[in-house]
Amino acid sequence: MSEIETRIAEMATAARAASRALAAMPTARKAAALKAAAGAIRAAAPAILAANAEDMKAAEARGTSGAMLDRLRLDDARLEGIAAGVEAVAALPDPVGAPIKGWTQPNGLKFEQVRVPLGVIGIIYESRPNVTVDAGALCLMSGNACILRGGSEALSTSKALHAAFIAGIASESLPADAVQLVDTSDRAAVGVMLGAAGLIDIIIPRGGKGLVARVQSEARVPVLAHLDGICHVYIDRDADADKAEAIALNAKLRRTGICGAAETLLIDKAAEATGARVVKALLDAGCEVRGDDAVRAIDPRVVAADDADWGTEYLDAIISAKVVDGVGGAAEHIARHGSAHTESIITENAETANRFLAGVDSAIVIHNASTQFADGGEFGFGAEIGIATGRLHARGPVALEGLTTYKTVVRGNGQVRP
Ligand SMILES: NC(=O)C1=CN([C@@H]2O[C@H](COP(=O)(O)OP(=O)(O)OC[C@H]3O[C@@H](n4cnc5c(N)ncnc54)[C@H](OP(=O)(O)O)[C@@H]3O)[C@@H](O)[C@H]2O)C=CC1
Ligand SMILES: N[C@@H](CCC(=O)OP(=O)(O)O)C(=O)O
Repeated sequence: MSEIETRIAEMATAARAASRALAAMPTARKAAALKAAAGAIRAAAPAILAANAEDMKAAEARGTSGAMLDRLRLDDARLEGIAAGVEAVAALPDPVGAPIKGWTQPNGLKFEQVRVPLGVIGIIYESRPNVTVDAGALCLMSGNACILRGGSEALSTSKALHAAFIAGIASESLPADAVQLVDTSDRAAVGVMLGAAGLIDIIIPRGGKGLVARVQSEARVPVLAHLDGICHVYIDRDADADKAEAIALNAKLRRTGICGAAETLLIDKAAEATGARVVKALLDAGCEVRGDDAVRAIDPRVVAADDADWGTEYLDAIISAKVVDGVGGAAEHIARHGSAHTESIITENAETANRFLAGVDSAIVIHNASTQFADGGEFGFGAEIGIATGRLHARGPVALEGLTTYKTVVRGNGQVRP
């Protein structure tokens, strides 16, 4: 066994023991531990911000882009948001033991399905420091132990946040092994986690194309994918032009670096005037538009899109744009090029909206609102692990319930099977 394999195996064994303790832990104890963790994060603010300044300096020296630096950066307000998020999770209903459904068979056997934790969760994520704490808090409250492998650019920040978090939970006598951090930027750790069948129950990869490729070729542990967001806004012939403009601009430009940012604008061929207005508004706002021939005819500032553009997640002020044949054409394009994350239709026609909402099989489908609502906080979940883009039990923003599975409790009074 390599050193890293040994290390991950040790971490997973300790996590398993912690997960057993957590699975049976009363809600009040978990909530108290999370409140203590929030306090410990606030108390450690100077050390956490100093660690973040180190990460930022190194990232700037490497020439990291503005959107990525923004994702990495912490300040007092963001740190307070992280601590408040932990308290918000502590106040949420405990999913463990919550009944899902119950029924009685003719022989008198009573069945009840109740939520149980997933067990030991491995999370591989990008360099957004809040994820270290959000994921730790959500896993703990849902009775799971976790092994966190964050982005290498944020390693110092993650270590400082993690140290404060576990000091907080340990002060309430919870096992520190409940939330462990892989403290190396060596990508070998990712490979070992993906192959740790039997040690880790489920892997949540949260990231883009590089991570996708590795997960697809190496994962032996079940995967709850949180992958790239090639999100679409479709402007229908019955769109309200004001809504279309406001929503498209927000979906693309509110924050270009997040996975819920729109990457492609689809324009109904019968929505020529509204489509032209939106394309011009995007260009005027400083967004590069890469269009097909029909979109290029709208404005000379539109540059030519090539085939690769339809599958590209720019995470920048760039959008691809294409004219399609109605809602059917939009659904077809999304099925071919999307990543099953989030898609929005702009229309005043309820029937067309319903065709889109039913016909597009992405984790989140939206009518007349921005794709940037793809977020656990915006869904009312308190926080999120991320947006699940796969086909397992949880899709879209994953929070407490998404981190559980269920078991069936059967109550009899002596029945035997004939
Ligand atoms: N669906 C969702 O919830 C979310 C999706 N995303 C997506 O994440 C992407 C942006 O983040 P970005 O930083 O580029 O994500 P990356 O996929 O580059 O990195 C994410 C994590 O995966 C690791 N990783 C990436 N490639 C490999 C590899 N080949 N082998 C081992 N480990 C690897 C990184 O490690 P290292 O630090 O070593 O690079 C990092 O820990 C976008 O595509 C965005 O849509 C982002 C947030 C949420
Ligand atoms: N869902 C969250 C952000 C998730 C996300 O995309 O993060 P990242 O790609 O790390 O910037 C939000 O909408 O704010």
